[in-house]
Amino acid sequence: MSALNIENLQNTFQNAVNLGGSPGAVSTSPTQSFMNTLPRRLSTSKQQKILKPFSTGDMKILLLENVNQTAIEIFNKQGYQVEFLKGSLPEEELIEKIKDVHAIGIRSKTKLTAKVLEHAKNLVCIGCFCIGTNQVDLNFAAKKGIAVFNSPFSNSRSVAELVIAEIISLARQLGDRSIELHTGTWNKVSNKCWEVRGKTLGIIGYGHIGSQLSVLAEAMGLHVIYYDIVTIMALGTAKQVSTLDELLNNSDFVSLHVPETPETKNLLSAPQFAAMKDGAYMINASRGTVVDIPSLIAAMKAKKIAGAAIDVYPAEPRKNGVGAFADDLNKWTSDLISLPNLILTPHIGGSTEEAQSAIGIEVSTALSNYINEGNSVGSVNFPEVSLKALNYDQENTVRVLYIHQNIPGVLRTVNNILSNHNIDKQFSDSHGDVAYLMADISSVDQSDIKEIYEKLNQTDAKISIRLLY
Ligand SMILES: NC(=O)C1=CN([C@@H]2O[C@H](COP(=O)(O)OP(=O)(O)OC[C@H]3O[C@@H](n4cnc5c(N)ncnc54)[C@H](O)[C@@H]3O)[C@@H](O)[C@H]2O)C=CC1
Ligand SMILES: O=C(O)C(=O)COP(=O)(O)O
Repeated sequence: MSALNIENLQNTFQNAVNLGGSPGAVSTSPTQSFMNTLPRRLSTSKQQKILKPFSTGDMKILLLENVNQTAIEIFNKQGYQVEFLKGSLPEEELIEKIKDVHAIGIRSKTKLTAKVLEHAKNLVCIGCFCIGTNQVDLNFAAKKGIAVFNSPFSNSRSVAELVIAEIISLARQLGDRSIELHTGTWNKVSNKCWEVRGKTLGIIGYGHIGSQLSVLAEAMGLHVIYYDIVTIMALGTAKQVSTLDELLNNSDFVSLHVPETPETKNLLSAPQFAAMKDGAYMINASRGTVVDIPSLIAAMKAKKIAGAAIDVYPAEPRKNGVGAFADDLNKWTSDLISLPNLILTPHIGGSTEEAQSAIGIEVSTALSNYINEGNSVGSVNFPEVSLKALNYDQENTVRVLYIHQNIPGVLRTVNNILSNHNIDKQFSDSHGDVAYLMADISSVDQSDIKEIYEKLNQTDAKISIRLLY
């Protein structure tokens, strides 16, 4: 190991230790500490130094993409160091920044690929301050022992309300009338302008957002049908249909609410637009990969589709600004902007004060719980394990957080290592190839901690270890 590496690892520890304190606590008990990947080749004296308590002030949190102030407040209360950036970062800058931090908070733009995460030597957890988690390589993160959290429904209502607004706007050609009058043209028309009452809305993906939209749409007198890959209870008088074609053949409005997956890529393409009713409308506030934009352009030029609203794009700019949209979508921009009755919004479906504030609280609380207590409930890529809050006042008690490969015999090995102590509580679960054991053990003194750590660190199945005390 080079001197440089040793120094890096020492820095890792300086920054990673001591995550004590229950969520919400401002300061850390001097007896609480935290360990991540203890370097095997450090000398004993360095290890002992590492095992000393550290301040929560050593924890580094990087927040990108204008994550809400509520999150910053919660992290500040924990005493963590918080760096906040308004935009996302290009890959090279992200790789540099992520080397150093223990937690990162992102929204939908930042791509945490295997290449980026490979450099995340200290990273314990990722917070997606949004619903979608397609921007993170979830499997790779799990295999590196990094837990990922999101906010599964705090912006669902905001998206559903935007779609309601767009349904009426498209039916009444509101966008075009507004643009015309902004440029001085009075164009009072009723031709091909409709009430939405009695029309049929087809929802693709009847999850949190799709089902919320269903309820709101029925209240305005729309008939709702939906298509989903799983059977889902219908709300109100909505009806599930068994094929995508059945939905497309029968809907006046089609709204997409599916996640980005290999199966949803180009879910609406030329054959699907052909299957839609003449003069139907399409709304996409899910992910940009779900609709093939050239096919949409062709269907709109042919007047097959009478209008569309797009909130999400195959490539989106990293930050706000004039011209950024044109750069990222230059393949289609000129075609798109010349189409009538096409509403283009800059991925604002979940962008309301209510949603962002709630997401900030929800995700920062989940991250703090995981960092301080090891509780992974709500993680999207990890076994969900929790024990009740550790009693840090109880001396000689240690919480062992052992993330490992999900292979036979590991628990026997670990429990042998812990067997000289009293195992007060234990909870273990697995998720695919990764398993997670939490155990509270008592009758442990300082020298035992070092020994326990070293023995656990030598187990073949280990992915990462933290000891909280
Ligand atoms: N525009 C924006 O600002 C926002 C966009 N979103 C996007 O909306 C998506 C949906 O969000 P939620 O409703 O919360 O997700 P959800 O997970 O609650 O629901 C998604 C539904 O889609 C279904 N589904 C999956 N693959 C499908 C397929 N191939 N065909 C038909 N149905 C399929 C699932 O079974 C599920 O019922 C998110 O994944 C995200 O990408 C979410 C929030 C804000
Ligand atoms: O919640 C989601 O999945 C969204 O698409 C919203 O993303 P945003 O937080 O606006 O980048």
